[in-house]
Amino acid sequence: MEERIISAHYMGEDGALDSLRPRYLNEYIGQNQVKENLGVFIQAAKMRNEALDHVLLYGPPGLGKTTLSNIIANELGVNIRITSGPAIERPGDLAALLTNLQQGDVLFIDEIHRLNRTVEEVLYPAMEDYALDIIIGKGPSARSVRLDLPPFTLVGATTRAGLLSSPLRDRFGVVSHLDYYTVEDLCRIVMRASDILQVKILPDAAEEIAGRSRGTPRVANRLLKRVRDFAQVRGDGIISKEMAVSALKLIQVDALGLDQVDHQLLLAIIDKFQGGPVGLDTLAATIGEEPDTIEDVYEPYLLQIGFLQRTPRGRIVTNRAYVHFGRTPNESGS
Ligand SMILES: Nc1ncnc2c1ncn2[C@@H]1O[C@H](COP(=O)(O)OP(=O)(O)OP(=O)(O)O)[C@@H](O)[C@H]1O
Ligand SMILES: [Mg+2]
Repeated sequence: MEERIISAHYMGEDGALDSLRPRYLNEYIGQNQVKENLGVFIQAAKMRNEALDHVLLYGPPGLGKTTLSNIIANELGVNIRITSGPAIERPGDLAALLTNLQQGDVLFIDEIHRLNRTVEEVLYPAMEDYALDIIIGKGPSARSVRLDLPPFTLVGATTRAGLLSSPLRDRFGVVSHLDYYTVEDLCRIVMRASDILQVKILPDAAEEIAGRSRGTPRVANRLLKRVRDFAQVRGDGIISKEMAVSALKLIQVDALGLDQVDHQLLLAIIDKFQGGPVGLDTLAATIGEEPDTIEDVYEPYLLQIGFLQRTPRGRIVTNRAYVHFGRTPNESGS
């Protein structure tokens, strides 16, 4: 998969964006409901001097799950250990992580839906009873020993909550869903980031970038950085609306944040399949992509903005998408 500037997924260069990560709840923009609830739970845990209940964060990539888990640890004033589902290969790996935790610490497991079953089973008693069951010896003389763990908070993040087994899901006391950000919130995120990056941006330029960020802070920050480059090299360093528009045009991100790949996908359905329905596999073959990639990477935003619909008979392009391309839907297009 080629790298897309509007990709919500983490890319190497984003490391440089770490300075933009909010560190406390009051710096975290948007997601008000989630923020408010977490704020209360965190304060209550602190007042009782207990570990915070386990937290599951789910939602599309780039919306701030990793950021939020760091904030939880900061607000609690504890350490955070960061790992991910695929990184924990054997039960022993998880046991090592757990036994190294201190009272109240946060263990963050990203992509928690990708934990394997044997590892997951170690997690159940750890989450429920703060206990670790280990088997000593082999064969008939093997016996299970229970080790106590310090009370800790597991923060799990996933883009695919549906893939979590229900015993695991049920062990989270707090389940928070992150949703796409509004343009207003993204605008504030862009202004905040400009401040930190010490670049001058006019409010209508911030709005322009926000509107093309696909509801995703990671995309907003990345677009801001590219536009900043143009403003520095081709302009006077100040990001005006004109500067933003022309830079975004050069990097081929359209008014809704769609790039060439989105265009290719939508136009393939319009031109080759009369707007659909077309099956996922057929579509994948037509544009030369993996079905999984289409489902996980390209489609979510197109579904979200109502350009694409999933039906039992396949994908269809909506009227709205036709209008975006200045096309007229034929009678078969919905
Ligand atoms: N609420 C927010 N306010 C300001 N900036 C934010 C907010 N949420 C996220 N960001 C910015 O967006 C970037 C991406 O956030 P983060 O890495 O936490 O996303 P994520 O949900 O963990 O994504 P992934 O699913 O890919 O791991 C961060 O670098 C941060 O600067
Ligand atoms: Mg993350």
